[in-house]
Amino acid sequence: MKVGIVGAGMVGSAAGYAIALTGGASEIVLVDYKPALAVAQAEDIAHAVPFAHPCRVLAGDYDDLAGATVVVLAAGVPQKPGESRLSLLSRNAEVFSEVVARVIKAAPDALLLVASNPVDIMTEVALRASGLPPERVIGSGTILDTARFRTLLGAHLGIAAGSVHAYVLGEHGDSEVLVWSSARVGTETVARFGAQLGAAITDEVRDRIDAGVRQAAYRIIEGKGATWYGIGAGLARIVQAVRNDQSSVLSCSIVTPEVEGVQDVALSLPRVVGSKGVIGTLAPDLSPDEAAGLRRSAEVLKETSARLF
Ligand SMILES: NC(=O)C1=CN([C@@H]2O[C@H](COP(=O)(O)OP(=O)(O)OC[C@H]3O[C@@H](n4cnc5c(N)ncnc54)[C@H](O)[C@@H]3O)[C@@H](O)[C@H]2O)C=CC1
Ligand SMILES: CC(=O)C(=O)O
Repeated sequence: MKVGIVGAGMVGSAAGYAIALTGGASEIVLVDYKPALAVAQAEDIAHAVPFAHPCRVLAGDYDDLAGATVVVLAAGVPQKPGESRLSLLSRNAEVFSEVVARVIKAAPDALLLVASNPVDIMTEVALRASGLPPERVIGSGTILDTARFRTLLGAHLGIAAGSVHAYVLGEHGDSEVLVWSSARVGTETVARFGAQLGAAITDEVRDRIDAGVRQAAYRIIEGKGATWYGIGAGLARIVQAVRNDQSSVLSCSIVTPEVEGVQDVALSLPRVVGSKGVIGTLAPDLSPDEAAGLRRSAEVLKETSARLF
């Protein structure tokens, strides 16, 4: 399977690296408006391939995306320390107005996988600019926040993050909703599991984990200027679900007809992802507070996108 990546900066290159290491593609093409950067990233990633799965890693122009099954969109500007994701909107929407048209011209059958922030609104921008159906324009959404939630819960409970079933829904951003009410380990709620193992989920623990997830990007950007490994792996996970037609349940973003009374909004819900893109959406069972939080998140995104459309 051929995967294109537009934007060969930190996120695009981390995605390429993760896709190569996980066997997510037989060919990866990196495109950037700084061609020398794309060439250097492709060469560097290619040197990891002998340690992993066979894969050709190349730099190219838009024409070289022809035949791609998935094109990752990671072009644009990242946040500066303290800056919110939503503040990037006008600059990245301008970048997408050029990039999406060129991708669709070269690879009309590709599924678009959006990473650029604010990722939910950029998913809507890509949907409108591409003319593709919503299930084929997927934003990474809260796949990263869900991973952060599982990491912190796993560390608190003393179990593998992969054994925690818990989701972050809504905006990939400040208004996101950590769904504690259905968070589980095996057959147990995390509260019962924690109580059994002497790792109680107290209000203090919940607040610490909530802040740990919600503030993660701000903290990492303060420390190293940007985030890239987590999202690179999250993008590779979505590519794997498409490549292997896995019907995996992943929290990711597509434009959705109705969420908690808000119409036509892109945000994350648990989605079933396979070779055709998003083939199903789960209606999560939320507590009243979580449902209100999801509605607020949908409203924030709707109000922000109304500035563009
Ligand atoms: N969805 C998520 O969970 C995450 C999203 N991001 C977002 O991903 C985006 C990229 O972040 P980084 O890779 O750190 O930034 P970066 O600055 O390292 O890379 C962006 C790349 O886009 C390229 N670019 C800009 N305009 C372009 C155009 N018109 N055509 C082609 N290429 C163009 C630049 O040359 C640069 O190489 C940002 O919007 C950032 O906020 C970052 C981390 C997590
Ligand atoms: C930058 C960003 O969106 C993140 O790391 O969550």
